[in-house]
Amino acid sequence: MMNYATDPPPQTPAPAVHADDLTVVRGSRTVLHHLHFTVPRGQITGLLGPSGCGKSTLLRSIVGTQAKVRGTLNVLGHPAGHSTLRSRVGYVTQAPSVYDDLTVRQNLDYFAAILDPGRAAAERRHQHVTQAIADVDLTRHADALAGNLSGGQRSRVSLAVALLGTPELLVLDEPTVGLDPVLRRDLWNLFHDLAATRGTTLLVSSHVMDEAERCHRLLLMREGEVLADDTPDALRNRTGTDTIEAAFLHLVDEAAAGRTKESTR
Ligand SMILES: Nc1ncnc2c1ncn2[C@@H]1O[C@H](COP(=O)(O)OP(=O)(O)OP(=O)(O)O)[C@@H](O)[C@H]1O
Repeated sequence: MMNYATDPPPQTPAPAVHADDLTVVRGSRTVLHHLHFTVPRGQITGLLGPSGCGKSTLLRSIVGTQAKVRGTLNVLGHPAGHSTLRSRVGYVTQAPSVYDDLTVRQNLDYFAAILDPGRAAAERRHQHVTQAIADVDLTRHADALAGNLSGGQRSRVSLAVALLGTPELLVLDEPTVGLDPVLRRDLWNLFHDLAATRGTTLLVSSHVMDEAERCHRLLLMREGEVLADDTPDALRNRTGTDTIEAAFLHLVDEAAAGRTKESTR
């Protein structure tokens, strides 16, 4: 018999990203092959793998800018690229997308006006812009022309733009490339702070294996395939290795041995 007095079970929110049999073709090449993985909410997931393995293609698919995506790819409970995700997902590409002839604040004012238009929102926009500039530690440079900033500072302007809408999911394509160790550390501290205090989900790609240690979870990729989807500790334990780099190499050898076995059957 139905018990109408019982509350419905609490709904667990959908994972930030869920991929099932995801395949992506670029030109005449299949770049991603039948991927299955999940990115949990509120954590930092590192997408690691060598140059050319398909990290950017996967990130572009998740934010909905990649063509020829087949299979299931859900983001915050909607198909990737769905219009309702526009303000809920922040994306920072490898090349900083800022206007060099505008100051840092003018760049952010411009993007804030697109996200939250109208005179009535002016005060709110001002607060969001000031907060985003402070988040990326550029307050002292707020009135500097973006064209006069260093490469690392310009990438932080891009990151500030992505932070403007307080996105639930932040997708960052190699955000620490070319940064000095102090800036890298500061950025990773910011990522952890966003996850801990705002519950933001971060998906961060890198080809530098030592950045793996800074992530809650890892997706290790090679040649368009996901070799592992686990925590750094579990990966080291499972492979009997001390570092993620050694774990990665172990998994590569394991996959190659598996392929050889298949082909000799
Ligand atoms: N327009 C294209 N047509 C065909 N193949 C492409 C195209 N763009 C990229 N590729 C190929 O897709 C593969 C994956 O590229 P992708 O940029 O996703 O890799 P990545 O892991 O992000 O590399 P990196 O770390 O160097 O940025 C590469 O082998 C690349 O040569």
